[in-house]
Amino acid sequence: MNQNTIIRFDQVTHSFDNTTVLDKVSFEIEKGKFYTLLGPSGCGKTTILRLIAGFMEPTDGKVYFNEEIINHVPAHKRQVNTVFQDYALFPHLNVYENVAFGLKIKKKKRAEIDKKVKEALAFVNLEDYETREISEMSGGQRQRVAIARAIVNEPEVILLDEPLSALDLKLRTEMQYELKELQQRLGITFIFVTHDQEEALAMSDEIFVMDKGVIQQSGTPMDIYDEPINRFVADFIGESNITSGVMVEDFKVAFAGKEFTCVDRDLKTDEPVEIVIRPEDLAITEEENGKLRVRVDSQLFRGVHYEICCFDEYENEWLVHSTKQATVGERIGLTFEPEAIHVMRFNESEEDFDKRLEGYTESGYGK
Ligand SMILES: Nc1ncnc2c1ncn2[C@@H]1O[C@H](COP(=O)(O)OP(=O)(O)OP(=O)(O)O)[C@@H](O)[C@H]1O
Repeated sequence: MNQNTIIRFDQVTHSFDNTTVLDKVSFEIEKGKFYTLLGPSGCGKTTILRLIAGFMEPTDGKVYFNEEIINHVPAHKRQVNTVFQDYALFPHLNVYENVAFGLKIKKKKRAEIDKKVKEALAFVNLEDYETREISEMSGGQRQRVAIARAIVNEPEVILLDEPLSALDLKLRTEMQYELKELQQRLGITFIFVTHDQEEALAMSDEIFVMDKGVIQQSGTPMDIYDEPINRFVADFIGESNITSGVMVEDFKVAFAGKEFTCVDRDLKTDEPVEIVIRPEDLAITEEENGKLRVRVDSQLFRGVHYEICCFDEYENEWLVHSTKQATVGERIGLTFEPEAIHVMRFNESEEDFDKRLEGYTESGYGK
């Protein structure tokens, strides 16, 4: 266990009516970092938050807080506060009263409440809004009230369950910056839930990518983007070209009817693998100079780049992000570096995957 660990899940399983929604999940959360649980609807993200908050107990396994088992500790005794998707503010109370509510329940002295509420509102830049009604606040402002209400209790961890999903795109992006900056200023642990991969990449120190009640991969946004462990993660995080291949020998892999130099080794000869190449790692060249020869099928202008959809002679689709324009129907070549080929084994555990990549880095190959 790491010295900075504040929350730890050890083989935590949770079932509703004999349906397992979390399956032997283990992870560690360190103090002061911004974590994101990312995954499709129903994968178990909110269940993890509820187990941390103490709204329910796991069916099996252990939940630790500062290395003490807290499976049976009730929610109000945990150093954790939650910001809900709909903020759960009290519409009949004004801003000040909403933020003060928890402290009043705890029977704190009036002067102490006043000092803490004012500090919390100042922290989220709402010091001039004390007497405003909630109905008179915008979506972004309500969000900040909800955060002030969480931080006024001085928790060690704040849980945020899709708190930006009700906001329009522009405000959402602004709030992403704001939340990240707030977390850094507060220096406390944030655990944020989203199914939006761009949001997760932009905000997090660490991401846990989840599917079907299991953490598929955990790591920094760059690690996960650059080295997805499997097809699910590659597909979920960013846009990817994913195709089947076969390992020929160390540093050589076959796909799309050809052999290519790669940086991967220590796989079995003739092992079936999956290949990922990111669209921005494919460069356009003359057809005869291409490692892949393709026909341009369609093209979209995306502002910073063109998104070009191509097909090779085996009808594999290749998506290219390029600042160069192509012509629909034209035949072009695609090139890429050996490092751009990500070789993924079927059913490789995160531990084995990390060990394999570490080996490449140590020997000078890979990242
Ligand atoms: N109280 C409950 N009773 C029965 N099943 C439940 C209950 N709460 C959640 N589930 C089921 O558990 C699974 C995981 O739910 P959870 O809310 O953790 O998913 P999620 O990843 O947060 O999804 P979303 O992004 O849609 O909120 C889902 O299949 C859900 O239907």
